[in-house]
Amino acid sequence: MATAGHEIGDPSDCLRAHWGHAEFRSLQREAVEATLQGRDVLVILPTGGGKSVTFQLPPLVARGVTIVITPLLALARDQVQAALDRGIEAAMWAGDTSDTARASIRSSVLAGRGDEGGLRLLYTTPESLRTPPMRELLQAAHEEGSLVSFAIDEAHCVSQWGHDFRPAYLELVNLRTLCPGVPVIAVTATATTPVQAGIKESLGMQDPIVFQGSFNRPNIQYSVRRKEVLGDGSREALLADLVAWLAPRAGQSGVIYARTRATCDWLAGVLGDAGVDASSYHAGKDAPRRAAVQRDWMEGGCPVVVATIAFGMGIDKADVRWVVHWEVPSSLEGFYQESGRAGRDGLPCCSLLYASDKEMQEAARLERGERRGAMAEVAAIVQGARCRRKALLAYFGERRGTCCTPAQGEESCDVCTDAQAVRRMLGAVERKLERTACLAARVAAAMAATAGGYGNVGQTAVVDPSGYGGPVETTGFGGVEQSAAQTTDAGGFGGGAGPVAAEGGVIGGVPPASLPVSEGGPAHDAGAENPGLTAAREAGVPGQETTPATGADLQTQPGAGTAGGPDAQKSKGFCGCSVM
Ligand SMILES: Nc1ncnc2c1ncn2[C@@H]1O[C@H](COP(=O)(O)OP(=O)(O)OP(=O)(O)O)[C@@H](O)[C@H]1O
Repeated sequence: MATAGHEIGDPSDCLRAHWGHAEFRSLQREAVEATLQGRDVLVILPTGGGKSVTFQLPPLVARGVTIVITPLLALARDQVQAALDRGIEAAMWAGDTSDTARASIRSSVLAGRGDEGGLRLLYTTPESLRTPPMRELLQAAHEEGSLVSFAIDEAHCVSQWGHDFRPAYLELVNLRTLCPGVPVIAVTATATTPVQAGIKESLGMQDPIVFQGSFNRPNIQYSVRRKEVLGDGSREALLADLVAWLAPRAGQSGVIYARTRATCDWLAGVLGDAGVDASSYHAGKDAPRRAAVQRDWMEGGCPVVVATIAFGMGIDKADVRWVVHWEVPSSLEGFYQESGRAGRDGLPCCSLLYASDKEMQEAARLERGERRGAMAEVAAIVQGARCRRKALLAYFGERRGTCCTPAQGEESCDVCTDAQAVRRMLGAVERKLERTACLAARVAAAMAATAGGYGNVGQTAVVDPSGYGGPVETTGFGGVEQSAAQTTDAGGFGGGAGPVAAEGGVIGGVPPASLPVSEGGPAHDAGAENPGLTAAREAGVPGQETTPATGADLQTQPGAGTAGGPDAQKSKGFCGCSVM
């Protein structure tokens, strides 16, 4: 049953009555009207751009129900509560929804279009959507004419997760045959052209109207710091740098993103010791603890959260003044989403990214499938001295001639503020990496000459043939356990096993285009973390527990970025010095 022509209320009145907003933001009204006309719609607005209104408002106007499909139950719960707080009838249907609650939802949904007190928003997950009771409800609701639209929130998950580990996302296309004529509205803050195409195809969207705002977040000041040249590069030096950066921001609300749970716990602890009030948040903590941390942060009790990517999706806190990436993010989409949690109120805010070549190389080595190449894109921004804003926008397909333009209200990135300083930093990184590579290569060559060959793990030298991230280590300088631990460890700083091991993962400044994809081979892959699964586990997606790579996994596998031969080493040519 088509929904076109069922407008009852006035969109502006609904916006005022339920949100208290006087006017629509850019593209909101257009998206609402297109949905009400029965068109499929893809909304791409930046983080904090006001996407929720685009799919929450149509059922209010048409007095029917919109089925909202979200990736996370926690996100759905928050949004249901937020909707109820705005006086919008909303409910959630999940695996643990009681029979009584389901019966109540059912009668409310089947009350039909136009019912004053009917349900307006029914939140669910792709997995719940394919269960027989839900399918039966959808069919009945469709026959009653109650369905206004299907909304796919965080729609980039369709293409990012659907093929990876949440096949239920790929079954969303079946809604088109189950409920023909009901429009689909897909919303996301990040969608490159291929991702857009993937969303449209996976959802079976028919001639969709795409409403795409600019990805630019003018109020964010972007900057990058290279770990290799912060003090002596030690963990203490990095911590001191962070603490100094935070000092003038004391009391401001902020988020520090780290890659592992252990890092979150450690960093929150040492920041506390340094007088920074910080809490750790990740999927390893139980739900009440996570809820308490989030609540405390939302209410301003504890201003700083150190978190994995489990924290943030759907959190609507307007006054986050800064976001720090303590370790390099796994993709530019991720970086954009995470840094975009700052400054939703439109006021000036900061994004600070700490990164090293070693981290990027290690992360690249774990990439597989469609994720291959994501780290090279991150590296292109981190390793370059181009306006960060311009580079980030270019990634999303927005070409602009100008760099950060303060005259138009844009915050200046570090490059636009002081390009010379950034170039000096990059030059220092390059020199340091060259020195390290020379030293590593010389030690390896010397060890090989002594023992008569390479690749004999545990006896002589261990040289990563890829030249990427596999620490050049020798017996007596730390051993393979050390290098394996570094791929998943708490700090990603090398662990300081010895003069070579401490910096051994960095073998020359790798130009962005040459950043590797996984070169470890199947044995390595089997033990390595799938970034998608890691994301799912952190995000609390049910049934996505995996066993992280362990030192033993990598240690015992040939081809795990450790053993290699002189030919492989020769072909890569670590640095300018002649060692072979
Ligand atoms: N028309 C409007 N006028 C003023 N404020 C608005 C308007 N629309 C939305 N907002 C506010 O903007 C903020 C962000 O809205 P919303 O949560 O929908 O963003 P979003 O695009 O879903 O962001 P994210 O992708 O980060 O979740 C909210 O505080 C919301 O109340």
